[in-house]
Amino acid sequence: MQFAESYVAEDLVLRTARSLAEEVGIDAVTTGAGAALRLLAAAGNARAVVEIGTGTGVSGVWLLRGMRTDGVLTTIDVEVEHQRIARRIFAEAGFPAGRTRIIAGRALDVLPRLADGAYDLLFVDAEVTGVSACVDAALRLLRPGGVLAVNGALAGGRIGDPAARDPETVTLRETMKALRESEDWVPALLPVGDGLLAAIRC
Ligand SMILES: C[S@@+](CC[C@H](N)C(=O)[O-])C[C@H]1O[C@@H](n2cnc3c(N)ncnc32)[C@H](O)[C@@H]1O
Repeated sequence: MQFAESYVAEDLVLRTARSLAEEVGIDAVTTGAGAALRLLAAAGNARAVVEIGTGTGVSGVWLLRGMRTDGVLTTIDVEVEHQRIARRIFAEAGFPAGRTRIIAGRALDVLPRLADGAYDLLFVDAEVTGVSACVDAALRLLRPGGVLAVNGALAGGRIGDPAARDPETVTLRETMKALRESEDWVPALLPVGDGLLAAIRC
């Protein structure tokens, strides 16, 4: 709903990051999803956050604004050019370089290098094919009570359509079903943006 999406407004830095995302051809999180990420980070008093899919920094700024002021956002992306823009956006948003750890690489190559149980929140916003492996990694990386968030969980509205059998939708559907049935997670699907799956690690 448009009102919910724009209930919390974006400032100039976020609008700039968003227009740069359009220029490089990627979808940033919507304003509503960004506000929900900030809320999740603030609710968990998050100090250590992992983001998969830096993009131009829209979601990163929202997360940093919800985290503790001494918190560090570890953000991963395969595209160095996207991260170059995000680095500039984080600085423009007033975050010193020490608040971010920007790692270039494929998520599934980088995640094994991160410490077990050391993170308060893990946000996934990259290619859908890797989402199941990212959820597996989240179980290892998050502390008990930590939060997993996955963007795009409604798959453009296809998730609830049984006739939609394209590989991305099927992968998302199976991953979400496994999460719902697992005793390791307490999940909820938030209808902001293209769907934000949020789950607490038990
Ligand atoms: C939808 S954009 C992220 C947008 C960003 N979260 C935001 O809201 O500003 C997806 C990003 O994931 C990156 N990406 C795609 N596959 C990846 C992978 N396997 N590992 C890491 N990053 C990946 C892309 O380069 C792109 O920058």
